[in-house]
Amino acid sequence: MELASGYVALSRSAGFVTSSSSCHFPALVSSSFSGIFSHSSSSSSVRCRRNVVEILEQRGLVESIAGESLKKACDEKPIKVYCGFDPTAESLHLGNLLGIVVLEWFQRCGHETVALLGGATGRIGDPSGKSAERPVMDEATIEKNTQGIQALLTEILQQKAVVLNNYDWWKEFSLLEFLRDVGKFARVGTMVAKESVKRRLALEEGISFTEFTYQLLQGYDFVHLYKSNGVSVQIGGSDQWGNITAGIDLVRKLLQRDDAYGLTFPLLVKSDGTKFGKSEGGAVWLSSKFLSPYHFYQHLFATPDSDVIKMLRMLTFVELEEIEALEKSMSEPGYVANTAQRRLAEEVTRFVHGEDGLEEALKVTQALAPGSTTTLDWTAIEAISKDVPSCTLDSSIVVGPVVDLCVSCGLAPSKAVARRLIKQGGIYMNNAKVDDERLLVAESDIIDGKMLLLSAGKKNKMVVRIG
Ligand SMILES: Nc1ncnc2c1ncn2[C@@H]1O[C@H](COP(=O)(O)OP(=O)(O)OP(=O)(O)O)[C@@H](O)[C@H]1O
Ligand SMILES: N[C@@H](Cc1ccc(O)cc1)C(=O)O
Repeated sequence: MELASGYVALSRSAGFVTSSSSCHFPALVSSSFSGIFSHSSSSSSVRCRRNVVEILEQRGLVESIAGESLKKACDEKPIKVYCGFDPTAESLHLGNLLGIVVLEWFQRCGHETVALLGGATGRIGDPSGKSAERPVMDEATIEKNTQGIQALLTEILQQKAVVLNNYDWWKEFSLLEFLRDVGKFARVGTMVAKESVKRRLALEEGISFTEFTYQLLQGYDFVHLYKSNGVSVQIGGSDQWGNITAGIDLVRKLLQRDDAYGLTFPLLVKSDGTKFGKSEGGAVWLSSKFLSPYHFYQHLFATPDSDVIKMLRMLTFVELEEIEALEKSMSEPGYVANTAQRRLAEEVTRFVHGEDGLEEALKVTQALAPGSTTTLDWTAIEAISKDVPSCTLDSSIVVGPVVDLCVSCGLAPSKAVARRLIKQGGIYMNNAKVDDERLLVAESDIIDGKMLLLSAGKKNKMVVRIG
C-alpha cells in the first residue's frame, strides 16, 4: 500500500474495537454544538458522543487510515472532513452512499462536513479503479450531472454539509501557476508508484498525461480546502487511497502542516463479490428520477441473509446492539423471514428518500404485493404508476364492460381471454376481484376521476389514466 511519507496506514476490520462513551470536546457541549450529544427520539438516529473513528471501525467502515493521530484529533475538537464526488452520472448510486453515510457519522459526532462536487476533476477523469481511460464528457453533461448530484447531496445530508465545487478554484488556476506552485512539489516517482497509475502502465493502452495528473488535482483540492475552509480530513472509498495520500503530502509540502488525515472505507460489494457501481449494469441509483423509492426499497429488501447484517452495519445508523440482537434472532426458531431485510430497506430508504419516500415505497409495496386487497386511493395509484405500465384512455372507453377495458388497455389479448381470466378469478380492479364477466366499469370506479388499476393474475398490472 502506498503511504504518504511519514503516515501510517492502519488497516481495520469490523467489530473489534471496544466502545468508549467519554464525552468529547466538553468545552463546546453547551454552546454551538449543543444538541449534538443527545439521543433523538428515534432509536435509528442516535446523536452520539463517541469517537467517530471508533464508531466507523466497529461498523466495518474503515479500510485504512492515513495519520496515526486521527482518532485523537477527533477527540480533541470538532474537525472538518470532506468527501469528493465526480459528476460522472446524473445520480449517485448505492456504492457512493457509503461516503455520504460516513460524512453523516462525522456530523452526528459533532464534526463539520464538506461534500465536494468534482466539476473540475470530472473534466479530467479519475484513473483509480479503472482499467481504461474515461471518456471526455461535454460541458452540458458535466453541468447536468453536477446539478443532479448537488441536489441529491443537499437533500440527503439535509443542508448540514457545506457543498462546494472544485471548478470554482480550478477555473482560475493557470497552467503556469499550477506547474510552478503545485507541480514543483510533486515527485514523478511517487506519482508513478500510485496503484491507479501502476495498474494502467502495466496495460498496453497505458495512461494519458491528463489522467496521470488527476492525483495532483485531487491532492491540491485538499490543500485548498485546508487553507480556505480548515478541512483536515478527507474520506473516500478504498480506491481513493492514492489520491488522498497525495493530498496529505501536498498539505505538508505546501503548507508545512502535518495534521491532515485520510480515511478510506471498503467498497460495498454484492453477494457475488462485484462492487455496487454503475458500469456493471443495474446501478441502484439514489435519485428518484432514475429509480423510484419503491424499486430502491425492493433492491435492499432483496439483500441475501448472508449480507444483510453487514449492510445494516455499514449503511444504517441503527445501534450495533440492536443489529446484533437481530442477527441472533435470525438463527432462532420463530424468526419471521426478511425481518432484517425489512429493517435495512426501511432505514436506507428513509435516509435517501426521506419519510415521504419511504411511505411511498411502502404504499406501493403493499398495493403491488401479489393478491393484495389494499384499498387504493389516488396517491397510491399515482405512486404505483411510476413502477408499473400505464396507458391513457378516454373515459368513454374506460366506462363500460370490464371485458372491453381489459382488451383496450392491453391487459388481455382478446375478450375471450379476458372472460376466461375473470372466470378463473384472475382479474382485479382497484385490487378488488372481478367475479362477474358482465361487470360494467362505472365513473365511480375511476379514483378521483383520474385513474384506476387493473390486474391480470398476481403480477400483471396496468394503471389506466383518464386522458
Ligand atoms: N461500491 C462502492 N462502495 C464504496 N464506495 C464506492 C463504491 N463504488 C464507488 N465508490 C466510491 O465512489 C467513487 C466514485 O465512483 P466511480 O465514478 O469511480 O465509479 P463508480 O460510480 O463505481 O462507477 P463504475 O461502476 O463505472 O466503476 C469511487 O472512487 C469510490 O471511492
Ligand atoms: N476522485 C473522486 C472524486 C473526488 C474529486 C475531487 C476531490 O478533491 C476528492 C474526490 C472519485 O472519483 O470519486
